Amino acid sequence: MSYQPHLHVFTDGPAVARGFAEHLVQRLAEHPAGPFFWALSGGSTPKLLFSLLAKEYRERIDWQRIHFFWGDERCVPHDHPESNYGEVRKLLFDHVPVVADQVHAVDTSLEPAAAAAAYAELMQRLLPSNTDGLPSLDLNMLGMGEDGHTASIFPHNMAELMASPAICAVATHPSSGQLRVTMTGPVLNASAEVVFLITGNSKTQRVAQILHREPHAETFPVAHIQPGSGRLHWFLDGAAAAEVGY
Ligand SMILES: O=C(O)[C@H](O)[C@@H](O)[C@H](O)[C@H](O)COP(=O)(O)O
Repeated sequence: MSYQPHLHVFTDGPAVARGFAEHLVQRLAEHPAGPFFWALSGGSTPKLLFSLLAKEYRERIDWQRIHFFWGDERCVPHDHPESNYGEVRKLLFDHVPVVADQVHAVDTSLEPAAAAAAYAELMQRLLPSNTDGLPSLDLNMLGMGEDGHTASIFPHNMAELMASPAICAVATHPSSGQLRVTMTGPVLNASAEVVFLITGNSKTQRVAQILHREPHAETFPVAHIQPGSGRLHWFLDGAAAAEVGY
């Protein structure tokens, strides 16, 4: 399998955040007028980006155009410290003029299976479909865990979620057991563009294994995320890219 993302390597995490912010500005400028559908990732990596956007991009981005989604969400209340939505609200939405009705958080007040079904219905209702009838985001921003997971597609549930006919599914974190709602692999790959933000030396080996297409690279979910459009970008800092070698 040839896995060839467009690589963008920056010195450090803040530079990765700025590089992505400029990429976002460029995508919005290229995108025909009208709504722009952007799925956010959770975890710690994007926090620098959200803070930078709030601090320096308030005027440079037409926030009224953007509809926000989440590639995955923890099944906790929105004010819980582990909530991906809660993090973005604190770091970004409270500081820029987003349109509240265009912030599409997973309804974690529902039972997980019901929350996944409701989110799938919302995505089908709001998003354009690709040729396979799957909802297609303009930009799907993703992270990578040390085990090569992305969104909440982990090695243990990869076979199921990379082939799922569903749009969203309930996933269990392998160590904490925390339940999550996640977009499935086919939906991630239905995006017009996927951008990974990967930083830090804890990801160095995994990044190299996947990019060098080492034999067991295919056991990592990230290695299976490449949109049909071919628009796959990896934004890396020097630490994560330290063993990429090209
Ligand atoms: O809800 C989540 O945790 C994320 O969506 C998850 O897929 C994350 O992107 C990776 O685990 C990387 O997380 P870090 O950025 O914290 O390393």
